[in-house]
Amino acid sequence: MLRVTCAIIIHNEKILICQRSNTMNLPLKWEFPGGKVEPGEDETRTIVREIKEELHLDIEVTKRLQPVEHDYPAFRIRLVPFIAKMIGGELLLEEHADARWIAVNELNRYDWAPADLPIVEQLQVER
Ligand SMILES: Nc1nc2c([nH]c(=O)n2[C@@H]2O[C@H](COP(=O)(O)OP(=O)(O)OP(=O)(O)O)[C@@H](O)[C@H]2O)c(=O)[nH]1
Repeated sequence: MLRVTCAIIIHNEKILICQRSNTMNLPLKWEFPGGKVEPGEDETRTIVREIKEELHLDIEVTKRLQPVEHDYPAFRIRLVPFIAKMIGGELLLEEHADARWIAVNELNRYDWAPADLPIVEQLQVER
């Protein structure tokens, strides 16, 4: 099972969402940015590292949400979401096609990676 972390980054009451590029798998799907946990790596460490590498942002994790397990045709994923706040850096996209700061009530307008849908639902219930 592929272990992946993702971050719901909050800044000025908006959430950062990212669109996968057309060269990534799940092309052009929207996701919460993050990436794979490396062997022996702590998940919190993973998410901080991935956000810096992919977006040039510094984050501080404030909460870990319930992990989601999802079966894609070719692999199974365990996606661990973290709520985080932006504490520094300037957004620069290294891999993604697009990124937007949106309000919680706009989450529904996007074509999400299937594994993210339970997280999107959870966020709408909580806020
Ligand atoms: N980062 C991220 N990956 C997700 C999400 N939802 C989801 O299904 N995935 C899947 O999880 C896997 C992790 O991919 P990734 O490409 O972001 O990871 P990475 O940066 O460590 O990969 P790489 O270094 O091999 O490029 C991909 O298969 C991706 O499609 C999500 O919200 N965020």
